[in-house]
Amino acid sequence: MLRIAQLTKKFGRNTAVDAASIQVEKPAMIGIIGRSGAGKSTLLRMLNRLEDATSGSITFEDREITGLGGAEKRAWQADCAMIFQQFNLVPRMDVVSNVLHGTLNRRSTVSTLFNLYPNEDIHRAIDILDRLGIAEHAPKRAEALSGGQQQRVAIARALMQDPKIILADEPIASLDPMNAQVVMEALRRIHEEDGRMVIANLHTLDTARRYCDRVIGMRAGRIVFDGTPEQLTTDMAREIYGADASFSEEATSTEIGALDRSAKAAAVPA
Ligand SMILES: Nc1ncnc2c1ncn2[C@@H]1O[C@H](COP(=O)(O)OP(=O)(O)OP(=O)(O)O)[C@@H](O)[C@H]1O
Repeated sequence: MLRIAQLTKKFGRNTAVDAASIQVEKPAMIGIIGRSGAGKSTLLRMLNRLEDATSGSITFEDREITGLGGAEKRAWQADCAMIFQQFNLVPRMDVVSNVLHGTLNRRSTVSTLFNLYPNEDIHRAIDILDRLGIAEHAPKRAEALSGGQQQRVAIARALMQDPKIILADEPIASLDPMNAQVVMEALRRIHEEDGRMVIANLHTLDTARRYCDRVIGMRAGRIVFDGTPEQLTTDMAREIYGADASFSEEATSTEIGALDRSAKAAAVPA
């Protein structure tokens, strides 16, 4: 259903993504891992056309995406909603209005200007918030919520677009371990219950292992691993992160248990 072929992005002389090819035959939950600067964000941004590819192609359900313009491009961007590390909510606006922003691209300028939302959209927004366990916060300002709650509002806003794909760029990088878990569980449920494809850039290996069916490893713009969490050996992880033998997965972990273990290990004198 999704085919990315030889996708390349150059910024001047720097090749951020270098001939990346990925095929996805059915909706899956995919984690993209790699160190900072590996090209993960650029790949996602090309996928939803926030960034134009230098060369290569993206096809979704047999439609070429790289050449879309105008209304067709906007329709594609609604089909693949993006979630960001910093949530990108309007802080002073209430939660439900933030979620309703997800419908902006299909509303007229007048109704947008005057914040006129159809009743059915308001009910749907509250249902989605309820599903994500945060309906009671609907009237509050977004800025009054915790990071994990704000990220769930951002997920609700994405769901309001009824997207086929959810692209999440480091969705838990600003969250503490407990909130990170809640957000990853929400994304996993959306994948399992709705059959939506989720592609998430993740900076921690254990999160990718735990929640994803498939893991893609990037290094210096290239895809150097594409397989199941079971196929991702520690040696392969070292290769992806360009690390030496001292590399420890727990050091990149956000899990509460792993953090405890790593703290204990650090406390033991050598
Ligand atoms: N708009 C831009 N202009 C110039 N160079 C860019 C731009 N965006 C990204 N790059 C460069 O492209 C390369 C890949 O960056 P990218 O942000 O995709 O990596 P990443 O794996 O997502 O890293 P991080 O986890 O730090 O966000 C880096 O060398 C970066 O400096």
